[in-house]
Amino acid sequence: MRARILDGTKAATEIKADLAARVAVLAEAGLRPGLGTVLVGEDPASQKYVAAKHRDCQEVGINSIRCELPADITQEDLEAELKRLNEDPECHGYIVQLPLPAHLDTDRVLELVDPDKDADGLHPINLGRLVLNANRSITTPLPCTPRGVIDLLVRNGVDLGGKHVVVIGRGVTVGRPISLLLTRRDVNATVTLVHTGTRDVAEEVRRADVVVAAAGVAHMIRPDWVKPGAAVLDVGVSRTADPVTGRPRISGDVDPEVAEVAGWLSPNPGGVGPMTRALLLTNVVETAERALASQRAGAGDTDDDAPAQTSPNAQTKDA
Ligand SMILES: Nc1nc(=O)c2c([nH]1)NC[C@@H]1CN(c3ccc(C(=O)N[C@@H](CCC(=O)O)C(=O)O)cc3)C=[N+]21
Repeated sequence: MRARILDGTKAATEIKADLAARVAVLAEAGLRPGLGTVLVGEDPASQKYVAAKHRDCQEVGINSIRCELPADITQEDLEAELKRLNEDPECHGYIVQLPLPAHLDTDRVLELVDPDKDADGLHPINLGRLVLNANRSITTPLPCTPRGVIDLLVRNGVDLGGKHVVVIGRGVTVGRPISLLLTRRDVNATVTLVHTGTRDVAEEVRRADVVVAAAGVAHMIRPDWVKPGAAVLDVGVSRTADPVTGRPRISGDVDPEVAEVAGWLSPNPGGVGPMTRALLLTNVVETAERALASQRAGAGDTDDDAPAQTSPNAQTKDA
């Protein structure tokens, strides 16, 4: 058997087309959503990622606000830059591209982002709301990669209700938040979160209907670890050398041979990466839609034309 492909590039194209239509509606109301990016230093990978985000913005009609700052910027000057973005009415959401140079206090910087402008959905307040399930009453940004993984499955008709999902990696951007999203009532999966302290990772993975590999260890998921027919999502990114040419390349967490066993497989690249970017844009458009709804409510209008949110951001009746 050969796994069917969970094509993230195709799904991201569909999401961007939907967003472009929503941006056009906002434009008629005189509102242009804006995404800010804060890039410190000249790391080539970060430069490439940020450039891709701005290309996405252009495709969808979102205004790009670029802040490029020197690698030796002081904590104080970087904080002033964030304050400016927090106050800029044209900026509906922004990200601080990670990693930051070692002399900067990353946690402190990330806490300074206005939680309402947190396009990554990784601010402590928003992660706290995710834990508390408070975002069923207060709509807030959700983490992009976890949302992208779930959306990619849903779009391909892979149902998660009652399924056993094994998440590999307890990182703050993927493993931990996706476990919270997957166990919400609107998704209803059962989650095992494995990590470097797990006694037998292979044995846990063998029981999975869905595997979310976010360890950052090249090709660690072997074909004999995967239950035949399982869906496997390759989130990991490692830089390795091509065994033949020696050229640097990007490898995922999943051994290519897994395609012979799995029922569904997200490629890397072309899987979760483009979805992360599409959900970043989604967070910004949703923030702009909320801004418009509250403007109208403030003007004595009702806000019952506020957009309905789709799963996994859907509002649940209970926790
Ligand atoms: N504040 C912050 N937010 C992030 O979301 C964030 C970050 N910092 N720092 C770095 C990581 C990495 N990341 C990627 C997103 C998309 C692709 C992506 O679209 N990749 C393409 C291929 C890109 C290529 O050609 O290398 C793909 O998978 O098909 C990759 C990597 C977001 N990150």
